[in-house]
Amino acid sequence: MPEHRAPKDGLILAINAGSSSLKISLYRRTDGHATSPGHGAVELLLTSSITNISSPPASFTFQLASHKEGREAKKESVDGIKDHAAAFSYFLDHLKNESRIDRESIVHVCHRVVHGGDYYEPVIIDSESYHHIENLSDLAPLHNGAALSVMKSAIESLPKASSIAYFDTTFHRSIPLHIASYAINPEVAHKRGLKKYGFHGLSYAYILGAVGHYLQKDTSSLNLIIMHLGSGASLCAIRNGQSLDTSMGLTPVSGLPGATRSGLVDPSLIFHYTNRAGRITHDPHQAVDVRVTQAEQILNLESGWKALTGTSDFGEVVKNMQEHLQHQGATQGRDVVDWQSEAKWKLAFDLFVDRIVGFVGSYYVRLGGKVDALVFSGGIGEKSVELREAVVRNAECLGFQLDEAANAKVGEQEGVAVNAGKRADTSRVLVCRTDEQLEMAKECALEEKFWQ
Ligand SMILES: Nc1ncnc2c1ncn2[C@@H]1O[C@H](COP(=O)(O)OP(=O)(O)O)[C@@H](O)[C@H]1O
Ligand SMILES: CC(=O)OP(=O)(O)O
Ligand SMILES: [Mg+2]
Repeated sequence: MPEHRAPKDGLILAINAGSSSLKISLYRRTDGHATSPGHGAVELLLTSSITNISSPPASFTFQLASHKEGREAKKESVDGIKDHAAAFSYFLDHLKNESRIDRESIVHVCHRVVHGGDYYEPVIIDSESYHHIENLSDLAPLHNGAALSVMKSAIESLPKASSIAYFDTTFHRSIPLHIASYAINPEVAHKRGLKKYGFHGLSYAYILGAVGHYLQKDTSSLNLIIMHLGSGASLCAIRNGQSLDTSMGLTPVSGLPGATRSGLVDPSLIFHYTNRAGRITHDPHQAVDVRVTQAEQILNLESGWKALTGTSDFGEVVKNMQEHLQHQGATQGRDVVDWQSEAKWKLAFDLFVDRIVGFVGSYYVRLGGKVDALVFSGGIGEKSVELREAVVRNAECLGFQLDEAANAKVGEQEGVAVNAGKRADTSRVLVCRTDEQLEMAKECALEEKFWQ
């Protein structure tokens, strides 16, 4: 940590290294009277994102908060960005050219780190914490290495700022032992840390706060089923404001399928898929030299929508499915839907809905049927009218009801949490625009020890 005192109104750069994207926001710490709703302790100065990092060309956006109403975000397609470190340096160049913000006034850089292992508190990056995160890279092969490469670059390019890691796993610390444990030899499990950790925790923490605010309820009394559906997708059952269960496990590959991830499969499937499952492979797409086996490569990078349809963009899956509606039902009675067949779009869509609904049912029971809201979030959850409709229709027997008009207009509505359901009393259906960067920045701004 740099030796100087952090000015109370210093700048916080918050960086979210997702599996296929880098999302960055810059904030100023305030005295608690922020101008934008939901921000509290910080004021937003700018946002930027680099998406499609793993399937170039990447797409770059940059928007100053002061220009939000007056000017469209700058958007461009960039060929050269192939990893998260390159994406971050592209952002830094833009910061210099496109804004009057002095890099030197950045006091803290918050990094979303997906796997924290047994680290549960945010930690300033030094050689010990860096190596702790590095040692966990094998357990989050699409994430920790990418976050570390950005940290390295931040430490070099912003030497006056301290880098602080915020962990996805922290939020799930409350999962009871019998839910977090796998039915394997407990000694091996303990020695090797083999248990359910759960991820997307910064997102769930943010959504919990935002939904509490929207429903005007204390978060400690909220029961929610939240879906974070993006390139990586998971659900979380929240009981009395705490994570009770979540669909990802030891690693982010478990639970729901994702852009390139298989989600839950029979654990022995992989040995029937390939007889080289245990061999180490070196994936050229990895940001740092992460050791992954062929098995991990297949399940993390060669599965999901990409494997089923050829695209890792779920928006494309939905669009194509609608264009080929005549193939509806074509998957029934068939053993194989080959990727050249137009029926593949509907297969991918239906498969995703099926897995989501399976978890919703399970979590509804776990919460004893007392659910304040079913909440959609993440790129797919926030943008896909069709996916929300399909999930809610399948969950009608649990009391959830869609308001078609409200669902169709979610994108036009202001606010962090938005209604998409019919029932205004219990079992609401909401959409929440999640913001992991803001969650980190708020936590950072409120942590006095970082500002002394
Ligand atoms: N209109 C849309 N309909 C369905 N899915 C969409 C739409 N727009 C974007 N998406 C999906 O959202 C994903 C990005 O979600 P996001 O949560 O931002 O990703 P990440 O996991 O990288 O943080 C895209 O890969 C795409 O699959
Ligand atoms: C944990 C995880 O899968 O994150 P993301 O969706 O950002 O890739
Ligand atoms: Mg994400």
